[in-house]
Amino acid sequence: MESFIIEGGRRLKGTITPQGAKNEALEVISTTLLTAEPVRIQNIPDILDVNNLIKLLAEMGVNITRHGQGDYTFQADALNLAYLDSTEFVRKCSSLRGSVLMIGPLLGRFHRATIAKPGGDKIGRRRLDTHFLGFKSLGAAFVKDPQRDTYQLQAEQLKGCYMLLDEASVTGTANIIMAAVTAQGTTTIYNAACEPYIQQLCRLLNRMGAKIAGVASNLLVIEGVAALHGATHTILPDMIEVGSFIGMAAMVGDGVRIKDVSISNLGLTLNAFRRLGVRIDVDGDDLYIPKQAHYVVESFIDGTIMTLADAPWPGLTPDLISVLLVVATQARGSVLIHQKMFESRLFFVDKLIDMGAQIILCDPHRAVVVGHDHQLRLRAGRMSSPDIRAGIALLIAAMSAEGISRIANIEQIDRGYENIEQRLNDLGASIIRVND
Ligand SMILES: CC(=O)N[C@H]1[C@@H](OP(=O)(O)OP(=O)(O)OC[C@H]2O[C@@H](n3ccc(=O)[nH]c3=O)[C@H](O)[C@@H]2O)O[C@H](CO)[C@@H](O)[C@@H]1O
Ligand SMILES: C=C(OP(=O)(O)O)C(=O)O
Repeated sequence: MESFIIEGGRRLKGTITPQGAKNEALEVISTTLLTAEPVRIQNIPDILDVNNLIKLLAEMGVNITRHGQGDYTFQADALNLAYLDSTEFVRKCSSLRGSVLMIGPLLGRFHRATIAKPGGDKIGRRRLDTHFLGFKSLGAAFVKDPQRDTYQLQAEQLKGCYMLLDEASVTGTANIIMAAVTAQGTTTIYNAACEPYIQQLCRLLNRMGAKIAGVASNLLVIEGVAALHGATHTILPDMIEVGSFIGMAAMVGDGVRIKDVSISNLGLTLNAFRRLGVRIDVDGDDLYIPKQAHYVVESFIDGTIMTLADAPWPGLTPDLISVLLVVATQARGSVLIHQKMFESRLFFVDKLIDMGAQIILCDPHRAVVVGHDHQLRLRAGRMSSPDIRAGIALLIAAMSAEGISRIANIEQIDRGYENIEQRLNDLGASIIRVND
């Protein structure tokens, strides 16, 4: 186990480039299981979750060649399907949420899949009903094996159909798409999730020979094809990392440029920070966040208190709510932060309250933040990172605080942020990784 020791009060200045998107990487890497031909993927982030998925694929028999930083070819031409029944496989899947994304491709290509209860953030209940209902609609049978805590899925031939998803689940939609591309006939998915991660997955699949129409909308029409072939793909910048850097630049920046962010794929991210009063200049495909002595929270047009709430895409992503909340602690004004999707993602605010932030946790989903307007700095503290996004939010809080903080359980941060202490130290932060 490792911790970060952070000296607060250091100002960040300079240029930082976002890594490739974690959630897209997990999808497109899983999709390489759908063909025996090579699939080359570039801009893969060097982060724990992705590296664990790559290791898992290698153990399943996928031939993996690394050409350079973030540049890999995957060839699933000799899979060891027996490994999927092993206890080792089940144990590894349960430490990695992304492992759930292998079910769709395995079911699509090999007509069976064993899947363990996946790991990932402990941010409330994370049901998989949408995935399973989708597979069931395509004709798969599934049984739970309570002793091994696994699900077995089987289908002789998946058959296309119309389905209206019970919720726009991101990984659920990805999984159903990956199962449906080689199903017999046409599959129509309504209420499909349509994050850039899903759009990119569909674009790669179409390059592999799939026939998916409606990309970027919540109505996808997939005409099944007999088989897929190899292709190449480049992962988009991680919009959550971009948002996290905007948050840092607002709280402790002396002028930070975020390079090559793919602005057209950021959705409401810039809008949300601007509503907190953060100034963001757009320069080509870069963002520049100047030093700001104050940032003032907007009110709604009718004069009522600002609310920032997550929603399925193209709504505000839930993965930036924790960062927005910490930025609000130093704004001028008050804001209601409403995390609608997850049940326990806001509990980390008790740590910010210990550091001196003015926050009222109204219930598990809603927190009112009354900003200090930089009149009062947060106090350094000792804390532990409960999940990936709370982890980065606490890191931002610690960078802004007076004194030396310690954050334990930084494995949570490493799940999604590549070499984060080095990249931030290059901008002027003081973050040291230590063994516990
Ligand atoms: C590996 C990966 O890609 N993880 C992302 C993916 O997780 P994941 O795909 O697991 O998340 P889902 O989209 O399935 O659902 C997330 C949560 O939101 C709820 N929900 C979802 C849709 C909806 O219309 N209404 C609703 O309330 C679900 O019940 C669940 O509690 O999407 C989440 C939601 O953007 C992100 O936080 C995760 O970073
Ligand atoms: C919730 C997240 O990740 P995961 O779905 O992998 O747990 C996240 O990236 O914020």
